[in-house]
Amino acid sequence: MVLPLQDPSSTMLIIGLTGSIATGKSTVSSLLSSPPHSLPIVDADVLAREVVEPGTRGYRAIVRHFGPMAPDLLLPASDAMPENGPDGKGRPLNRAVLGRLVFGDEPQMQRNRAVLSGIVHPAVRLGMVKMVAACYLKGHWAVVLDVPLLFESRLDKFCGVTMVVAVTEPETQLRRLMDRNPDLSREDAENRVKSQMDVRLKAQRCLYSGEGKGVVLWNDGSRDELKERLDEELRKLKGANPEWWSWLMLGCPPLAVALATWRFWQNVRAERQWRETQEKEAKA
Ligand SMILES: CC(C)(COP(=O)(O)OP(=O)(O)OC[C@H]1O[C@@H](n2cnc3c(N)ncnc32)[C@H](O)[C@@H]1O)[C@@H](O)C(=O)NCCC(=O)NCCS
Ligand SMILES: Nc1ncnc2c1ncn2[C@@H]1O[C@H](COP(=O)(O)OP(=O)(O)OP(=O)(O)O)[C@@H](O)[C@H]1O
Repeated sequence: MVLPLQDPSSTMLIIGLTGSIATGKSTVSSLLSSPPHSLPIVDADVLAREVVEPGTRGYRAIVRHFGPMAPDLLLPASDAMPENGPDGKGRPLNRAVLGRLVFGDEPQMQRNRAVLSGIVHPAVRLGMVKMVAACYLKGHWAVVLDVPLLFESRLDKFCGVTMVVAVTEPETQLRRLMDRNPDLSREDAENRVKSQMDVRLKAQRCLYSGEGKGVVLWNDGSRDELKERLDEELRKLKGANPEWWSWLMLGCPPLAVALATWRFWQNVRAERQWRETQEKEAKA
């Protein structure tokens, strides 16, 4: 009988995948979405782009707030780009310009980042809930939430497992970022790194969740090494969360809700303890 081995708090397993900029989340996410894992991915960066497309409420709020600070906030009009945008809803945002307003550790940048997050994040969360519900209804045993700011936006509370992709050397992160985005100067790249919680701290936070609930994938080596480590972790997770369990939960929604609530509460407690530990360490 497999039931006693089953983690009793699991319904459909929500794997919260995070890291910091250019530490390898997308690399892991594409491995998870490909065979043999073939897991559905909910990508916060993709949703964050969709909710600020011309014509959306997010787009209008951004133009209203940031437009007066940056005359070049929208892509320039040209032969290929009509004044009112390709579909008459306005020209798309110039993401590099907006990035320069929000990435950095100066107080003004931090304020701008908070405003942008306040516009984008609620819409992203709504999109995520819809996609996760669709995965649940399809009977998937697990779904991956690929969220760069998983801990910062406290979405980790909704996850059965958090997975952090991290590197030990800040220089590795910076080099990979500049290789991938050659348009960024070293200063731009450093500002982007500084705008996020340190990935080593995210790794500590992840491990704090305890055995089987927090997985850190160190990505200092080759892509093959990363894949091997990921495959091994997935084997363990799948063993603890078999597919039949998801179908059982789908057949009994009240039980699924009760178990999800219990898991949520466990995560809230773990998060509170983590914050208290951090505060004590900061005072010491
Ligand atoms: C500022 C924007 C326009 C820059 O766009 P750009 O195409 O240059 O970068 P992209 O969106 O691909 O983001 C790259 C990485 O930057 C990091 N990042 C993005 N937004 C933030 C933020 N508010 N705080 C810290 N890091 C962030 C993430 O690691 C992300 O993966 C864009 O990042 C944005 O709209 N950010 C706000 C929305 C957000 O918080 N997205 C993160 C997931 S919800
Ligand atoms: N083990 C590795 N060895 C060498 N290069 C790698 C390795 N892992 C990832 N990379 C490269 O580093 C860059 C950043 O990786 P990736 O895009 O997966 O990071 P990310 O965490 O998703 O970044 P972002 O937060 O900006 O979306 C990519 O160009 C990727 O191909």
